Amino acid sequence: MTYRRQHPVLFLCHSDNEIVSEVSKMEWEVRLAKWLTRSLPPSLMLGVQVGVIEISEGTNIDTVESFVRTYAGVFWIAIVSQSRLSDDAVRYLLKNYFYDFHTSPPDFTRLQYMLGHALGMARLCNTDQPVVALCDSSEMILGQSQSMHILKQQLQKLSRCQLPVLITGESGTGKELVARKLHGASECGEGPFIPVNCGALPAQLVQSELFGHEKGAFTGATQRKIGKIEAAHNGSLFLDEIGDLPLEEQVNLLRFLQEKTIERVGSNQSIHLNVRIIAATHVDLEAAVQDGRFREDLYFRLNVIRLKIPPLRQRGDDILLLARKFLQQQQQDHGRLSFSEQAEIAMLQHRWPGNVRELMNRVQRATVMTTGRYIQAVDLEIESGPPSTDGECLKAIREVAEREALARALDESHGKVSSVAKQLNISRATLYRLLDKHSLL
Ligand SMILES: Nc1ncnc2c1ncn2[C@@H]1O[C@H](COP(=O)(O)OP(=O)(O)OP(=O)(O)O)[C@@H](O)[C@H]1O
Repeated sequence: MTYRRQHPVLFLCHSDNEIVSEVSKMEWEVRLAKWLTRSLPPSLMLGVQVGVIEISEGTNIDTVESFVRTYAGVFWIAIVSQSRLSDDAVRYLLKNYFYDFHTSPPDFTRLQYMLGHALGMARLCNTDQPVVALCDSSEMILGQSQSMHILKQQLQKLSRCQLPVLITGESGTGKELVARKLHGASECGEGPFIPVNCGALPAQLVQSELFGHEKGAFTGATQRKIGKIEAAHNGSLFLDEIGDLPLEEQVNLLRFLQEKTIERVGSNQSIHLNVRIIAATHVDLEAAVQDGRFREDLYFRLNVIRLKIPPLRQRGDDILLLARKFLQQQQQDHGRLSFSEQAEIAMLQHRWPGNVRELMNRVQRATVMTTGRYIQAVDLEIESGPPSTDGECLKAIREVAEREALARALDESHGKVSSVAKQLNISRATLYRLLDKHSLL
């Protein structure tokens, strides 16, 4: 009984009928929704692995189909009136999207058994992923530098369209965070956000992971599996490390982008999907295209709009802003700490190859390791003191100075390119090249 109470079951019923009054007595955590909006409030769907949908005379089948596809990871059970069972559209829907069905009026003891089986299967199949990957929009993109300001403006504009976006940037710069924000702010923000790490997909299972499979499609396919693309219906699919997608799968993904349909492995039935694609890479995709490791046609499809996230070392004072924020987040456990001046200088001079993730980790470690009230550079395990003057460092200093001069001039001239070019005594063409290089465009 307690086990069942821990597992919410969503019931979508027409109001004021017998089912509504009976399910409220059930020994499950019953979440009741009255029929039917395309997406329900995220709080209602949170943790739901099994759901029941009533399909009676007046139920619009297209609405049901769109709904169950939006929440494709849920194991759905239908309660269907006898008369609707002869309807081809209903039969197709039950066959393709439902775990089981029950004719109405339901026998509630039998329904309880069905729910138990469905929950067992859902838990087996979904151990590796949340059923509905809700987008955590509470996490803020921190940063006040010019480049982050521009990035936030771009995100706002992009949230109004559904075009594919390619996010580039070094590892740990915040590509996934930006993708989640983009999804959360867009029209499909209440739909699922499904992240896929293309580099971590097991080679033999890539196609089934992305496109799903039917029961019996290959040895070991004991149940139908909904793929990641289908799970992202009416939401966003985040293809992280897209450069690592094997060439054969690139063809299949391209076909999906062109036709907006997929076929599960072992089926020849096309399923039309509405999915926004956000891809990310930390490698140079153009070089991968040149080397024949990435299809050019797919590259053009994905690269409709590009967001460049600058490395942390180019964000000036944002380094300290982020470090203080991360320290503050640790404070509940470690009392009132702050950074010494020498630690702050060291952070500003460090090259941050692991970017924001590295900063977060170093601050976490320092809060544990420090012995005093002030965190020192040594607690962060980074070198302090004046920057060395080897060639690499001199180059870095030049880069930072160049970027700062550009950002300052942009600020002073309120982004007017002709004034900036005049102020810095460079041509407009050179200015555009430098703005692009420093991700200030
Ligand atoms: N501007 C930011 N403000 C607050 N937190 C940030 C910011 N940028 C990144 N982070 C945090 O840093 C961590 C790393 O970010 P994220 O995973 O989005 O990076 P990534 O570029 O996708 O990394 P990878 O290339 O390794 O997949 C996350 O915990 C994220 O929340």
